[in-house]
Amino acid sequence: MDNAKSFIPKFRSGVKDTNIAPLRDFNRRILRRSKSVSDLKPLSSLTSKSGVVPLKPITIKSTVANGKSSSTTNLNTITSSKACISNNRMGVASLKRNIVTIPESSLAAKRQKPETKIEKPKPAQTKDVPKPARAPKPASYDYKARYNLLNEKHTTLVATHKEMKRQLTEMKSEYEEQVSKLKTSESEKTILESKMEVFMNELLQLKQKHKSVLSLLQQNEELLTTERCKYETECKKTEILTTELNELKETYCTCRKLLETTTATLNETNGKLHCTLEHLDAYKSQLNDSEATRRELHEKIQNLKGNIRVLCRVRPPVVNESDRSLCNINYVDEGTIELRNRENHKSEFIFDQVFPPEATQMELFEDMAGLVQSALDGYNVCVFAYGQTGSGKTYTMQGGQTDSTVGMFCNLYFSYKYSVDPLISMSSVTNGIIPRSMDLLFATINKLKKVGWEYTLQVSFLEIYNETIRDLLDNHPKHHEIRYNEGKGVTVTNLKIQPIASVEEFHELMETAWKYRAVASTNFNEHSSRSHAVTKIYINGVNSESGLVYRGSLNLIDLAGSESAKTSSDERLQETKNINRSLSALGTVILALSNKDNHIPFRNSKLTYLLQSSLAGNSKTMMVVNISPLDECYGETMNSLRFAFKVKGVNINARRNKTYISPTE
Ligand SMILES: Nc1ncnc2c1ncn2[C@@H]1O[C@H](COP(=O)(O)OP(=O)(O)OP(=O)(O)O)[C@@H](O)[C@H]1O
Repeated sequence: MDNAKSFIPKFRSGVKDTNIAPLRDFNRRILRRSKSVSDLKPLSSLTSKSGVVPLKPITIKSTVANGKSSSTTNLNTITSSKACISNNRMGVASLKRNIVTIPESSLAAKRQKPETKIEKPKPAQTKDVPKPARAPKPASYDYKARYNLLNEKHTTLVATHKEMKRQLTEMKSEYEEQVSKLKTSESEKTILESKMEVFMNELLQLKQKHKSVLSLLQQNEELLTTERCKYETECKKTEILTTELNELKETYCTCRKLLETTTATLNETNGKLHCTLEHLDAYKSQLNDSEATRRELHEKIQNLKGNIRVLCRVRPPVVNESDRSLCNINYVDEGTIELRNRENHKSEFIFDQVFPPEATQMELFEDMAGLVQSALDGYNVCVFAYGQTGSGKTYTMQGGQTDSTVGMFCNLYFSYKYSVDPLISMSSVTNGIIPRSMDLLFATINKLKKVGWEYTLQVSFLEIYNETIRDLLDNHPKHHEIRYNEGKGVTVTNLKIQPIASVEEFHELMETAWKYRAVASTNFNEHSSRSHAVTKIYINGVNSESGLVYRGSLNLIDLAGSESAKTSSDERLQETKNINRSLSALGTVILALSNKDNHIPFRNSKLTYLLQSSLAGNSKTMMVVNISPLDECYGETMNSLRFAFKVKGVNINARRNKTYISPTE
């Protein structure tokens, strides 16, 4: 019993031991003493009935599942914390921290079976609780007293038990309330977690965005760096350009001043130029007038000279004729030649000019040069070389091999007189009428260019042998016919007419023609003396300023030998007859022209038919009668002189081939 008494306070206080061992011992002692089972009390009843024991707040011990850390959280603290969460809706960070601290698994376990240890109420301090006055200890035999005592104790314990039960009920309801709060908090937590998840996703997206923005920013920074470098380079360039611009501005100012000065000078010069142009126009019209006057005067001179001029040329004896006796020739004056026969019979002939053997090619051409100008002025010019074989016709028309110092000086004089390039005139001292005419033609054309004349030249070479025409520029023999047309004049069918732009081109063509003439014949010398060689230059001049057009021609003819049939051998008789017929026809035509007959028999021979245009009114003719100085040729010489004298009597009324074109043509 003592032990039981001593135990109760201990139990009440709850200080010493919460172990059930003492209770067991107490029960054993009761049993030993009372010998009744009813004395025995369950532990629960003992504890619940001890109403003197002050209750302490129940604490819930929770262990973190991972074991690494453990925490003991007061239930009130949790409640208040959760309430705080629910009420204040703390920030995600705070909640997260709490959630991290208490893992979900642990919380779930707690929800199912919370590890709650109800701390045993600590026994009240013996000091604080006034010890009840100890009832006198009933005697051991006083079972009634003892029973009453025990009954009181039992009543006390029952009350305590009831109080504790009430407290427990309160605690349970409080617990349930806390649990419901916890559930609310958990649902809130779930919502918060989902929100957090959303936030996390947003955060993740934001982080990604941040990352992309960062990379973009980095790229932008790089770009910015590049652009900055460019900008700096451009700045430097701008500086250089600014410097250049300033320099240019200065130059511009200088140039502007210069321009102003130049403009003033230019205006002044323009005024002068205007005056000069007016003067130039006046001079030009004067020049044109002068040119027209010159042409008129030239025409008058030519008319005074006669439209058919006859020159007589006596060739010198050639090397192999030194032992031959010469004819008695007397040169009375410039135009009179006197021949005496062996009987000293005198025959005198008057021509426009007589050239003794020592006369040079240049001297002869001086008389002819005016005709070249006439051809350029739109006249048809015809130059014949007439004479017996070997009298010097080819030499007169083409030239020879003589190298004469006198001739050279004469040529220089010629170039000076006619303003022709000395090199051209000196090209060959022995050049005859044909090459010299071409030199003079081109030289004059170049001069006339300055007063607005543009000339085009063409050339054809043909020969009439035995009354047959042969084109000397065509290797392939063709049949040629002479045609006469009122508009075109005389033309030859199938004849090659080549344009020429220079003297060189003409010489090339002439060489070709003469070569072909030589190849086509078995004996060139004989052949050449038996054919009439006709070189024709077609001249076409246009003056774009005045609108004048001149179409002239220059016919240069090396006639066949004029010896009579008596002096010809039998085999040459037919040739001679043909030659004489054509020469006779030429004489007849000239005579008819001289007599101004209505009918001019041009068609009596190929030669006269061909030269119709050159012999008719619209022409200027010059005949050079070549005679041999040999006495043995006296008869043929007399024939030639008589023929030439007959021609000399013809007075042809020349008409210029003048037409007009509009300046735009
Ligand atoms: N004025 C002259 N000065 C020097 N030599 C000349 C002169 N005239 C002619 N001769 C020479 O006389 C010779 C005969 O001249 P050329 O051949 O010109 O005569 P031709 O009348 O043409 O003869 P053919 O009718 O046979 O052609 C040639 O050797 C030539 O060089």
